[in-house]
Amino acid sequence: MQTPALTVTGLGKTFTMHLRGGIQLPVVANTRFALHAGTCTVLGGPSGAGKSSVLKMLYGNYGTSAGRILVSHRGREVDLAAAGPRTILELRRETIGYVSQFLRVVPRIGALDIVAEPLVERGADRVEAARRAGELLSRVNLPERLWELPPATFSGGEQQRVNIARGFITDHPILLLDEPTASLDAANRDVVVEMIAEKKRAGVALLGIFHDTEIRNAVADVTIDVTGFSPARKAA
Ligand SMILES: Nc1ncnc2c1ncn2[C@@H]1O[C@H](COP(=O)(O)OP(=O)(O)OP(=O)(O)O)[C@@H](O)[C@H]1O
Repeated sequence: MQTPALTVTGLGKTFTMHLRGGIQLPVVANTRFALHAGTCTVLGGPSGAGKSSVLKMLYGNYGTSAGRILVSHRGREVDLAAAGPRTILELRRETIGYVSQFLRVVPRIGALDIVAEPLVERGADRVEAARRAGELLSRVNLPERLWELPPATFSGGEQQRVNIARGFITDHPILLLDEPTASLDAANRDVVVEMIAEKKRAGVALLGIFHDTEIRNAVADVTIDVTGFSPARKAA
């Protein structure tokens, strides 16, 4: 069998509330799963179960309290849980993409440039990057009259579509999706479902959080219920 794109073993997260006398808040313990090329894995479980915390650890946004996150990177396995900031940046540049819930709006930069930026940063030709960005913005039905405008004044759904176009423009072998469809209408949700299917066909290993059951059912090959990694359950 093919080596997983990413393997999580014994992963745990406990938040320490420094402003509350150092109270310890265990969120997940002994989390284990693997992500495979061409597969979309979905994190399930009720609100507060720890889905976002797991996703953020996999992108290096949150530190880990225990365990390993082995990422297949440049032909070898790198433990992201033990990696320093430079390695994490390298993993983000080449191996792990992330689509957050909200667009980080940069003042005065137009939507097309925001979408093209990840390709330009990776050395792509500006004209080609802009062409790809335009293709993706058309795909997510953002009217062309908005392309040159900074998205600060866009509606929530329009901003989210710019964010999705930006997150999908690169060819990272692993793609993390943190509720990318929360404020979309039905037609655009279908577009995103199709874009996820294309990533799968291209061999990308996806991991996502989707609160919408219909989308979850449409994209998930594997569902992992995070309550299975609850520290209380472990202690019981
Ligand atoms: N930065 C943080 N500091 C302290 N506690 C946190 C932090 N981030 C998350 N938590 C806590 O960890 C627990 C899990 O939160 P998380 O956001 O991972 O859950 P979730 O399953 O993604 O929830 P939802 O479906 O509501 O988004 C919650 O009790 C939350 O309060």
